[in-house]
Amino acid sequence: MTALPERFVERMKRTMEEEEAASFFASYDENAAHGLRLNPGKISRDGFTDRMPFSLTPVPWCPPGFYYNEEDRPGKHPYHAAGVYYIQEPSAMAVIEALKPEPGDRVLDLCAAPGGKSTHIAGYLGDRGLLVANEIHPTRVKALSENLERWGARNILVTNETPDRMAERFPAFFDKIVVDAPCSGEGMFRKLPEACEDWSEEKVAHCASMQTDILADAAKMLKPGGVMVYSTCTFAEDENERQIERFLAAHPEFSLDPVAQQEYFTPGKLEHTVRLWPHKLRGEGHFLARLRKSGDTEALETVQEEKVKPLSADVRRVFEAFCREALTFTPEGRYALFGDQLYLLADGLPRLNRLKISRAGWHLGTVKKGRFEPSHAMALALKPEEWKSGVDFSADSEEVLRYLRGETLFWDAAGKGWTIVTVDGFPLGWGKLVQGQLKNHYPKGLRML
Ligand SMILES: C[S@@+](CC[C@H](N)C(=O)[O-])C[C@H]1O[C@@H](n2cnc3c(N)ncnc32)[C@H](O)[C@@H]1O
Repeated sequence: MTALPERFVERMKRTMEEEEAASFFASYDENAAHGLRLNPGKISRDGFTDRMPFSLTPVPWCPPGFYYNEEDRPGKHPYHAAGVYYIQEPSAMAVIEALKPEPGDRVLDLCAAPGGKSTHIAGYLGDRGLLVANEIHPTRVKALSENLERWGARNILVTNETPDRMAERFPAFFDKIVVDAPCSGEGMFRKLPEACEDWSEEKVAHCASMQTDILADAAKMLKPGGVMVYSTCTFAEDENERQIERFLAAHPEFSLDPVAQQEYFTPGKLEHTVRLWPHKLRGEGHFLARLRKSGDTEALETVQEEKVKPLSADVRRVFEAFCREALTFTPEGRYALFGDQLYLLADGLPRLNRLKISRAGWHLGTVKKGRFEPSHAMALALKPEEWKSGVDFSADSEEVLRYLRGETLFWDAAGKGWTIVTVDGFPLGWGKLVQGQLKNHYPKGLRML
């Protein structure tokens, strides 16, 4: 059993019925459930259950979500490197199911790293709309970018800003916002026992005050008629129901909407909010509230579009030559060159000047010395009909492991030039065929040791 902080135990006993508390504390003797969520941009639900080599059972409140057995270790499988699924705690999957993004929406994930909610949103948007994924911590934003890259998300903007700077730049801009707030993490004590050492009553109070500020900034960025989901992985009422009560009192233009799939959850102590309790479902502790801003979503356009300089004739020539060689199409839209890095910007992207950007859109590659070198992000976002030359390895082959380790592979095929390397048809990265060798372009930082 996890050694829970004494003051936490006292508070939970004070706020729960005796029988309920006994069953709540008994849940700490059980193992945490493990979950993964399929990538609808890469595989259908039926295809997924047929093809995955793991034993999977559905997470009832999340159609793309499944429980897996820990011993299957899906995080080590080549399909993980290909972004076919994302490993996510099953209760955390309820958050974006409650937000329900739709293709074409502009969605903000304000506290986004490492990207569980962002990849879930990107799956629902598909190639239409815009996901702005923001993370305040510079080291965590790197993991967020990498996870969105592996997912194959194209229409994204990844920023590394504070919520108040974001609010200045995006007034009434988003159709949907998720605030998956930094919190005291009580709901993670079973899964991450080290979280117990970090906990204190002062931390609960500090998180509550931080959440009040974050929510106030998020409210400014939502369009009238828009929807915002607030979530935490803690049990403290001050960070949950009381937080939302304070928010509603300060923001009369907001009201609570019922949370979808609520039949699987427990009502919170504020009407329409829900709790996910570890003794009542297979997952860790969570709180969810779905808030709606009054008004009409078709309102004002508040932000100027990013103005981009057309690419120089030289850059366009080398990029188009690459597309003719390696792809069946030339990506359409607004290109932007940042230094020597070429991006395709998402539609409706606002002005980016003076924002700290980690990724401005779909990173296509690097233009250097009159040549174009495609990026890992381009490979992972390509669909099977979009590349010309591909080398496929099966998931249980020695070659796939050698590719992921960064080794050069020998190849007797006659082809030459840029080629996509796939595992059972899912892109893993680039290779270059040169005189019977497959030169490895799997990024050094991602290689398996
Ligand atoms: C619960 S985690 C987010 C998890 C993420 N949504 C996911 O699903 O992978 C909360 C995030 O808020 C960030 N954060 C911490 N302090 C913050 C602040 N003052 N404003 C905004 N975000 C903050 C943390 O760095 C952390 O990445």
